[in-house]
Amino acid sequence: MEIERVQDISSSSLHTEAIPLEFIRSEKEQPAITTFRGPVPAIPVVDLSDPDEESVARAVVKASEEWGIFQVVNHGIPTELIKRLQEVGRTFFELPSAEKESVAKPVDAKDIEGYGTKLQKEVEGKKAWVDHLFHRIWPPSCVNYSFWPKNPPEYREVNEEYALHVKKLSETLLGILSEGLGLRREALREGLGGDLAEYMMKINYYPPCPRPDLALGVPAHTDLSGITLLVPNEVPGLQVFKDDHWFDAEYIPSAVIVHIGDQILRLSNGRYKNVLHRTTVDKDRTRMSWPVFLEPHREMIVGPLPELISDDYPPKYKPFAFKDYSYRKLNKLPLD
Ligand SMILES: O=C(O)CCC(=O)C(=O)O
Ligand SMILES: [Fe+2]
Repeated sequence: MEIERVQDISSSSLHTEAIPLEFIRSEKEQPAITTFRGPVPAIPVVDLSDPDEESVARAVVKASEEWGIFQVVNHGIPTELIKRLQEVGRTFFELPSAEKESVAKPVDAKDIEGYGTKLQKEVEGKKAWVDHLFHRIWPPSCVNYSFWPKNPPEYREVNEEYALHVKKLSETLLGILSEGLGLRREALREGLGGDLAEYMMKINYYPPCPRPDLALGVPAHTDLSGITLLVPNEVPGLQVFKDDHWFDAEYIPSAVIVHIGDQILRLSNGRYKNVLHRTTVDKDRTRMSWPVFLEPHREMIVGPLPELISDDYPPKYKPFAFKDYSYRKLNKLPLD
């Protein structure tokens, strides 16, 4: 079965003003209607090179409690490596279809790895204006190179190098967040399964869209992950929901955007928020983003950390094996 890619729909609709009906969102979701245009509070930005470690830690903890999202600068991932990561990803998506299809997610696969386009229509039967590529990058025992592009040839080397950096930065942030809960530095890392936790790379490819006022890239969601570390290209599009409004995230070159996902919300028994976010698309330019999701292993059971539970602080969430949590969330089955 041939799957229709949004990239091809985009190419064939370039000279029209129209997009297929299934991409047109209801008025409750259309970005032109629902984006807040008044003055907005900026997403917190944390400079990790600040020698005042306590103030860095306070800023990370406060942002995670109040927003569930923040940007980090001077984070230790070389800007040049981020540029190479973006270059190899862009090169892959600009290859002819047949080359991309060679790493496509098999139609009958249960796992998400591979080049793909969301087939399942969402609430109200609407489609998302985005194609993607998923592949695990860490630990080495989970890596399946058959889903990594062979072209460009540097793709593998760059992604392997990026994996080491993203792991280091994630562990630093988890350490700060653990201490922010009054726990040992290792608590959240262990809560996500320690060395068995998996780093899933995703590339989102949002081609130009003739009607960015009506369509959405990724619709509103919170991430399934523990945390997500994302680098976007220079085309704006990430929107965050806060205080009842949708507003645009500022693009800061070389910054890494950190999302608190569902698993840290649950481990922290609600202290840290999982940010609700979505993406818009651009009329003329291709937006791309590279989130890495730090996720528990499928069998890992995640629930509020026992140290945080007492008579005064009863558990707010039920423990679930990550595979069951994911299944229930994706199929919109009850959770708590
Ligand atoms: O493209 C972005 O900035 C966000 C993408 C996203 O939220 C996701 O893939 O989960
Ligand atoms: Fe997301």
